[in-house]
Amino acid sequence: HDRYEIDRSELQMLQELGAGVFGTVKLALYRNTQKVAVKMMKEGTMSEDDFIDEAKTMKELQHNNLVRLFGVSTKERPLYIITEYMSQGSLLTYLKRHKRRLLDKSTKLIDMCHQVSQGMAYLESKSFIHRDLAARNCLVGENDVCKVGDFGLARFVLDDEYTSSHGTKFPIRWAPPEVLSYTRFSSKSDVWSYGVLMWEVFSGGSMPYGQMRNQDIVTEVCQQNKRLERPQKCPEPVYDLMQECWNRKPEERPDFSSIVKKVKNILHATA
Ligand SMILES: COc1cc2c(cc1NS(C)(=O)=O)=CC1=C(NCc3c(C)cccc3C)N=NC=21
Repeated sequence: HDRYEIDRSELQMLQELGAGVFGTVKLALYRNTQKVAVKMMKEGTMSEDDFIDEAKTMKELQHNNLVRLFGVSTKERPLYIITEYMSQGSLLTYLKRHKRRLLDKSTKLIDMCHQVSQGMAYLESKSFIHRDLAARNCLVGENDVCKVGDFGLARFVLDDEYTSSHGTKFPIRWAPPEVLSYTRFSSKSDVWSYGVLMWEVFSGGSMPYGQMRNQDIVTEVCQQNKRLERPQKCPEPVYDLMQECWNRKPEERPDFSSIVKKVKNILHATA
């Protein structure tokens, strides 16, 4: 790895930020000055080439609403992927922490959805499918900037409890019928997930479909064509857009480039 290879002696590891399937994320100081986030790959969760592939992918995909790759450390184990530091953590924790204040500020919530849609429109333009878009996989930084993170990681997980749509850990609440039935991922399946992310944003980070069991959700969504209800504080135009994202026919869902425009129009109509 070229200019992205970082020598560990230049990193001073600080507190743990979070731990996921793939490993632990820690705050670190780079060259005693710059705050960065370091993901240390847990051995055996994925193949190392695939983990390094994530870094290669992050190198190519650069947009203000995508978490930026800072560097990698591949000469020792465990492997490190280093990104920019997002001071307010995941969008999900942010929504839960600010629920009360936020639910009266629909302009702020629509703006966060707008930022995520711009990051996703960029991925769509690069024909890159995220596969696991959800509030937990977005991050919030200074001035409430919102960025999509962990893109494309879902492909590499060795634990097929994650990858198979019948796996116990598969994120079925964010998946459309064609993914639940035939694991057919596309940018239009990302659009479905984006609709659920909008629902999360306007529900203060609630769990979609609440305490329902996964199997009942799959039956309701695929066979009875049922959908999530409008969150209490969600403006009608926003809920209309969510429902467009949940069209059972992928080709009838809007693409992200038109979602960016639709959300922008709602933002200007409500601001
Ligand atoms: C402040 O709190 C946090 C801050 C961050 C954070 C989690 C928290 N806390 S929490 C769990 O939400 O409560 C994860 C990151 C991150 N990058 C993650 C990343 C790396 C390192 C490698 C490849 C892909 C990605 C997305 N940049 N800043 C933060």
